Amino acid sequence: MKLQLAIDELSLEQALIQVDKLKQYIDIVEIGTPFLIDAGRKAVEQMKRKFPELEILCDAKIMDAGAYEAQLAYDAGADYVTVLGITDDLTIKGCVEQAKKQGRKVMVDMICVKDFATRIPALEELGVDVIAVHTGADQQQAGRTPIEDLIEMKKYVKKAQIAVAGGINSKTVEDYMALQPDIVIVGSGILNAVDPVHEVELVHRLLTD
Ligand SMILES: O=C([C@H](O)CO)[C@H](O)[C@H](O)COP(=O)(O)O
Repeated sequence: MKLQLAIDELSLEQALIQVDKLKQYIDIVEIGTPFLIDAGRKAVEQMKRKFPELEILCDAKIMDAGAYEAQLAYDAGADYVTVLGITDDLTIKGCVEQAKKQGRKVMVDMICVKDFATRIPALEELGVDVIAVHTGADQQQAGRTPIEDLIEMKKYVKKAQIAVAGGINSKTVEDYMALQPDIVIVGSGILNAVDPVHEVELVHRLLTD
């Protein structure tokens, strides 16, 4: 089970310092959407250059122009790019084709997708690598968590890897682990903790024990 650290609210300078402290406990660094808007593709480039041993995910949440936007992320050094599951199949196909050309991966963010039974087989047919259940920050404010969606998703995924995101922390991570996702994504639970190193250590220990 991989641990993906989602960075959403740090500056590039702060993010590089934090990843340096946390790197031994994480597998994937996510350049989160707000971080990408703030710092641009150089966040992907610098993160990859400084930490070549870690995988980098560019959370571009692509909605259109799949091949071109995925290419921008991969050219900057991203190992994964995200595309929204609710978008058109042609956009997802463009991302997958670009990923195959460059030997990289596509993660589909299922935020706001309602019909998993229909959408998941279609996404697998398109050849995506990872499908992620995601309860967004605004939905979290309304008290939602990704656990029910993860249970639902497990019924339909046959070959893609599964990721889960949305307000997970060291107190809740075991509930998700019980459902055996391939990637657990944690952002604010680690980076907003009083002691991020202690928190990431706890999550890492639980995931690897
Ligand atoms: O994708 C995310 C969100 O939409 C903001 O861009 C987060 O990176 C993801 O939800 C993980 O962060 P936490 O929910 O804080 O763990």
